[in-house]
Amino acid sequence: MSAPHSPTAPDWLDDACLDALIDQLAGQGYALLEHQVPASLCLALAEELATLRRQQALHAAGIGRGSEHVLRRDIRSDSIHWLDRSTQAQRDYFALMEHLREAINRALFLGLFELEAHFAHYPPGSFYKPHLDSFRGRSNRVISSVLYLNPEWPRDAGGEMVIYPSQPEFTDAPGEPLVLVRPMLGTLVCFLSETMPHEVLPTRLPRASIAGWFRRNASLNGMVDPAL
Ligand SMILES: O=C(O)CCC(=O)C(=O)O
Ligand SMILES: [Fe+2]
Repeated sequence: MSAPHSPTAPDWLDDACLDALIDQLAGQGYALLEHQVPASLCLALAEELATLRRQQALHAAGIGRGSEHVLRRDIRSDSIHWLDRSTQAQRDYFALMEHLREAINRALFLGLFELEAHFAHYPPGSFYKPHLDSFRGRSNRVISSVLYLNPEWPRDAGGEMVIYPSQPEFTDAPGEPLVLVRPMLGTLVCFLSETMPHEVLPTRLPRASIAGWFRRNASLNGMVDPAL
């Protein structure tokens, strides 16, 4: 059993930390938080992902949404499982991200509406080539986030996430990296979904994470756009 964790504990994502996140997001298009998400929660989520793998409850990730969804193992080779709030750890993750959503909306008026999130497992040798998470006018993902769940990550393990400078139009050559993020337990990275190209470099070790997207409400005629 992991130690109890409560996402409302005052020393997690406190005001100073949220202010720093918002400054980074507004100033450079991405924000990096280290050691702010409780390790006990990350370990519980990591354990859950390991169980889902054993139960063969992960499926190969594709690209594109809806009818345009296709498997492209040459572009991304991870396996995923969408979170459904069915466990306490997932509900704690959503509570923590809700805290973030409210703070971002208060400061940046982005009108973030809800979060969709999936576990991701990158087996050794897997990667995700440079991409944008959302195309302007085609999707309503506004802020991307990734929470990493790997207790050990040796320097030579690869698997870093590379973020490139903001680009209004995506090209295959996104330029010089802005930052390389090691997928260490508890590291949380956020960036603008529509303009920041990013990639996952080939990993040498199994790599665990939760990718989440804050969406803008794209409701039409009173019908709320479904998350999936
Ligand atoms: O796992 C990561 O570091 C990034 C994953 C990603 O870019 C995605 O799922 O869209
Ligand atoms: Fe992405």
